[in-house]
Amino acid sequence: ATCAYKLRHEQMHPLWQTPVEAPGGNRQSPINIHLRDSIFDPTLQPLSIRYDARTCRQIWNNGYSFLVEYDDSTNKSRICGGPLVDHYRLSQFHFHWGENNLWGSEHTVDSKVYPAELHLVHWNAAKYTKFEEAIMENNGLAVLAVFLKVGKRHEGLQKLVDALPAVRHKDSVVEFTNFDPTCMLPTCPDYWTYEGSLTTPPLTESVSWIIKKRPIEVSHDQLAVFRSLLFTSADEQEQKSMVNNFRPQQPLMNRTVRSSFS
Ligand SMILES: NS(=O)(=O)c1ccc(C(=O)N2CCN(Cc3ccccc3)C2)cc1
Ligand SMILES: [Zn+2]
Repeated sequence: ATCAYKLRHEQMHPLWQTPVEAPGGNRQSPINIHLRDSIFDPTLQPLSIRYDARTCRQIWNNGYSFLVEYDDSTNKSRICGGPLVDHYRLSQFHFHWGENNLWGSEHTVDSKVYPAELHLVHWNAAKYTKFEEAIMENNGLAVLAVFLKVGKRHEGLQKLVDALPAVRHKDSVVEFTNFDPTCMLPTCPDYWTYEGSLTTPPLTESVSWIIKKRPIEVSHDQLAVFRSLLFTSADEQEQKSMVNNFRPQQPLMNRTVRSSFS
């Protein structure tokens, strides 16, 4: 495990080789969830998640991950409840993964790392009028994170996997519709939550993190298609495979991770 841990750091994405410290950051993400230090909070509500497949619009490769983007001009796809005071509209989801099945997730649980992590990104539509505004505010975003482990094939994910070759290069976009992300959520309602930041620039400390306890299973071959994507655009001569697109873990500082389960 330690050698994998060391290896993982040596394969760090160039974006992170020089430690990118957010100026005065005291609530940065990702973190290790240390179970012994997490606190069961009986006042945490169940999460209320409503996604409408008809709001799904496109997939694009932004040169760091691939994003599936949703129409966020209405509240059709939104989450509320859990640790959240307001309702948050689904803007996009994306993943972080490694070059192999030994590492890839951004968050870890008692230092256990998963091969990939899904982020469903939502913004506070009760307080702000658009994503770009919410991203700068301390209660602006809610990101629902789900760990991926390698196991049986995920039937619902295959539609997404089949679309990836069309967005192999940075800045490629294709229409992608009628995809309900509910199929990628574990049935178990248990989650951890803490206040953190974006894990990519601008690293703003605007995120309420909600991390599902149970992972979902995807097949080795499905994850291999993620790694067939490229960081580089079609006109660059050096094609770099899109792997290890996770940020190094950040200090907890004086934060507490709460759990919705005892
Ligand atoms: N890994 S994560 O879940 O923390 C996450 C990462 C990136 C994003 C995201 O959509 N953007 C980050 C900045 N980007 C462009 C941008 C927009 C406004 C201002 C400045 C820059 C958009 C959302 C969640
Ligand atoms: Zn992310």
